[in-house]
Amino acid sequence: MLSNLLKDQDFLAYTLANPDKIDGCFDFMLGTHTHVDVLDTGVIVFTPSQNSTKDIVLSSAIHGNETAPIEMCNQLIHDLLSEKIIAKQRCLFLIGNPAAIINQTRFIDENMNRLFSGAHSKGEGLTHPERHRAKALEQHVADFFNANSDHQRIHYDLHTAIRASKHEKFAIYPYRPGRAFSAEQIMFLATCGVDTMLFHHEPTTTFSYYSSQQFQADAFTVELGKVMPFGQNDMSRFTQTHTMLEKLITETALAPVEFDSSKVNLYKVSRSINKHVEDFAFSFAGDAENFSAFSQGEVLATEGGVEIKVEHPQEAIVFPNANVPIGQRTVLCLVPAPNESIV
Ligand SMILES: O=C(O)CCC(=O)N[C@@H](CCC(=O)O)C(=O)O
Ligand SMILES: [Zn+2]
Repeated sequence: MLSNLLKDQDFLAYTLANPDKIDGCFDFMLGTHTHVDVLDTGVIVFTPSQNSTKDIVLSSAIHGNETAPIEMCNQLIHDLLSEKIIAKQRCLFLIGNPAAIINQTRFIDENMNRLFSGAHSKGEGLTHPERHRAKALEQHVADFFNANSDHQRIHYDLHTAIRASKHEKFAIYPYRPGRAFSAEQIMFLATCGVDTMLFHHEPTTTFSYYSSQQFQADAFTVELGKVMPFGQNDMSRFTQTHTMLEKLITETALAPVEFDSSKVNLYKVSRSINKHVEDFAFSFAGDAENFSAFSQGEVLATEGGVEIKVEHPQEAIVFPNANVPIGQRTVLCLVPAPNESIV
């Protein structure tokens, strides 16, 4: 198995050939500069021999059909394995849901990005494979971050959105009570082309919130464009992100970029509208783009005969999806965020 991986340097192909598990973990050296650990299916760590300062998690395929981030991470892994680039920072790559990649769907049994921070074991408990995988991914992240207490911890959980967006690339900044939002991170993501930030103000069961809350990581859900099948992504739209992530991994330090609010669009999540009744339906057009804005009093949705209206002078919507189980989020509503604590 090691020989296959070293010959092809295609970690995605190796993962999809072993979607449920690999026969034991293994490790090897790249020259004398990098130690590589393959810990599980879709789980690979690069540790530089020299001292490093950052522990970086790049996860993709938490949703199996969001292919562009998978291709981008696989290219970075390929370039590391072939020694075209050399890691100066420790990094963990996670290909989240290999079975859903093969199935070409967002998930098989349950949306994995609602199963973190222990949600995998609540309710029906550890039943289907996605619940087990979410638990295993939590453990891999814990082991990775717990190895160093003095490194900067970073987690970019890479996704693509189901629908088109007025801001093509954006990130969700999980709730971090007691910690200011990081200007350095917001500007780094802006240099990645991710120029729009959504500040969350309540706990969630997403992967990025798990890393943020449990390990005080600088963690984000990063949306890189609209979901496309393999082979249909215009990878030129991801060049800037790819280049900056490569620099993050391969440089000892990045030149800081001064915070400039004119270079970014900042939104606060004003509320998450959850589904309570099976007849939940949106009132706006089915093809409305993410960040479409509506005025106070306009009806956003109806359920059980009740109208859900815009509460603020304006609210923009993101991730509308009526086709979710009862109790889950149907849409996030956004308002401008001029007063966040950004340091
Ligand atoms: O486009 C959509 O409707 C969903 C895209 C997606 O997968 N988004 C993440 C956001 C997670 C977060 O709020 O941090 C998700 O829904 O899991
Ligand atoms: Zn996603």
